[in-house]
Amino acid sequence: MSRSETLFANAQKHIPGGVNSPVRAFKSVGGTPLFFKHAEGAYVTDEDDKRYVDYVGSWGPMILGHSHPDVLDAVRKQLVHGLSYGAPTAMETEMADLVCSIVPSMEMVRMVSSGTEATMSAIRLARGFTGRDSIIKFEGCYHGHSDSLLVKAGSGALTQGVPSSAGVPAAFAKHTLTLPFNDLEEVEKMLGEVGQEVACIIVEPVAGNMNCVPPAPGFLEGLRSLCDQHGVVLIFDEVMTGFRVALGGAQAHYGVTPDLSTFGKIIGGGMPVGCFGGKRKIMECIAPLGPVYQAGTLSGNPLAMAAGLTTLRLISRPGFHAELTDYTTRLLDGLQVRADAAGIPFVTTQAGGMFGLYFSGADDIVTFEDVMASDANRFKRFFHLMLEGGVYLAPSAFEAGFTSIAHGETELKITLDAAERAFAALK
Ligand SMILES: Cc1ncc(COP(=O)(O)O)c(C=O)c1O
Ligand SMILES: NCC(=O)CCC(=O)O
Repeated sequence: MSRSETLFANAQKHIPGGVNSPVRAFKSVGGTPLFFKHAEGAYVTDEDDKRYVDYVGSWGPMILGHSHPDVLDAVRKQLVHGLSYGAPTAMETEMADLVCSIVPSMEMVRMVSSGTEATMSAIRLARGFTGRDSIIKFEGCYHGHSDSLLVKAGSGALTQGVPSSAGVPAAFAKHTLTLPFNDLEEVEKMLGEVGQEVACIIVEPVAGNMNCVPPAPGFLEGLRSLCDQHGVVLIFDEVMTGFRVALGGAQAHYGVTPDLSTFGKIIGGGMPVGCFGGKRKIMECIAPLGPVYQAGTLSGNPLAMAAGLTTLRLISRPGFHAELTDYTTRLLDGLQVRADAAGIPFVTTQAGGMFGLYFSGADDIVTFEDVMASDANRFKRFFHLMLEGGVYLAPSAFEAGFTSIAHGETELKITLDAAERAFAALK
């Protein structure tokens, strides 16, 4: 038995499924989850001392690559001053100021400890602000695991085949209206019927939890104008896209301004962080200023602020995102050429430093149905062949891939060589 196999067997005794988050289980691809003990730059090392080029990046945060020395130094420097105070710190203001300067739609910011908390709080705020109960989300989009948002959700929920979770009271779920992603007509129809009851539309501006589906031209713009028309709060869930598809996130990349945004992952540089924010007049409804309650013992945690601030500063250098995007494009072009040469139907999607891989003969991937029509079984075989070749992809056909600035020529070659062998073996 490998060490990962032994560790996984032991883990299952006291941890449900042996994992602390379902996406880590290899349930849909089969086999044993790898247990990691080290990560540096573009690589993760497992307990059996095998090194992999990593395209998961802790599910998004590690845009600088793992263990960036400046980020580790910042955390070390803070460490000697204490782990948490439960009182304000100067760094929290620095973080709020920096986020507002990078993302102009953010006029006020509240820090939390996860993406789930960010989206959960943002929809409560939208409900408190509008006095309306219903929310609109899109099928296959994942916004964390709060009750209202686990209806027709993506990510692990979709991977495990239970997109609507047990344990969510029907009385909650009935307020979540779910529509097809990239279908503006359906949104228009729904708002025409019940617009007065809808507090917010929450959307992943690039859907990254059903593989990777960029917005169709006009979709985000259309949501913006429909929200204006019906007095609905537009929330961009940028937990995944924020600071990744462009420094200013998807809202900068696509030029559409939401009322509220949620961030996570990169903003914590690998520590547990999220935030939500946006228009001042909405954010002023939050306690202690207003009547919408929201709180957190560890919110704005000093170690997390140190890691997050350092990460945001490093990725703010001119050219960073162009470089990240360029690597990603070269990776996808290289994969396409090799799949074509092997005669494997294959298509990719990209938004800056995030990407999708599909075993599909479709020209493009635009809808949830396009995603579901791709060959998940073929992905499963590809996933394991890539592992053998030293490349770690997300263990699901329904997750976006992530590159980091530490990925360079060497990693590109390892990945494309592994893919060439994998495509040949798939024939
Ligand atoms: C778009 C999006 N929103 C929200 C979340 C929830 O974040 P977290 O896992 O930090 O709770 C995630 C990922 O998990 C996500 O991808
Ligand atoms: N796309 C999947 C995630 O971003 C979340 C990771 C997790 O739930 O562990």
